[in-house]
Amino acid sequence: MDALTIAQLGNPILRQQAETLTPSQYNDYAPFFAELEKIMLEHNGVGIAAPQVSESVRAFIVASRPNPRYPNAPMMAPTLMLNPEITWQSEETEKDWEGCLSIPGMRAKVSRSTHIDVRYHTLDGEVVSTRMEGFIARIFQHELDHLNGIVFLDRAD
Ligand SMILES: O=C(O)C[C@@H](Cc1ccccc1)[C@H](O)SCc1ccccc1
Ligand SMILES: [Zn+2]
Repeated sequence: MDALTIAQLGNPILRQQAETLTPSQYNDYAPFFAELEKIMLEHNGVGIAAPQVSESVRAFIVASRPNPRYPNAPMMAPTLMLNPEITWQSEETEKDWEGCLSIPGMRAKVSRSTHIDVRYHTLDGEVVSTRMEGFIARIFQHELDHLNGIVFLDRAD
């Protein structure tokens, strides 16, 4: 597999509805997911979605860690989430800054639910259901938008 590149806004792939992955595909995609995490870390991302490297499948990585804009963001191991869904989201929302690897140099304030219940599959086919809040919930919502052809500027207040 040659080096992945990050699709920039204007690339139609960022506006597509990504395809659901079937469990039989999970292992075929394992090398791709390793590359996806690498390119995210190379770009100091706290998340990245497969469509951003022109692979229109329903998978992303959430990798919160303290950073200049969110110095007290929680530290979490980069987590690959397959066929992710939000099963409940709080009415309560919070506006805060976001950026996007596909829209370099832009930052905007976006309202996101402060608490969400999510469900996703892991590479070994387990189903995880958990609650997220704060910055991690924000990243999840940002990445899920990418799977539905939405970028954060569409939601900027
Ligand atoms: O394009 C992406 O999906 C990666 C995003 C992840 C993100 C989601 C929500 C809020 C901020 C970022 C970023 O480009 S990763 C770079 C970054 C990191 C911390 C704060 C702002 C931007
Ligand atoms: Zn993004």
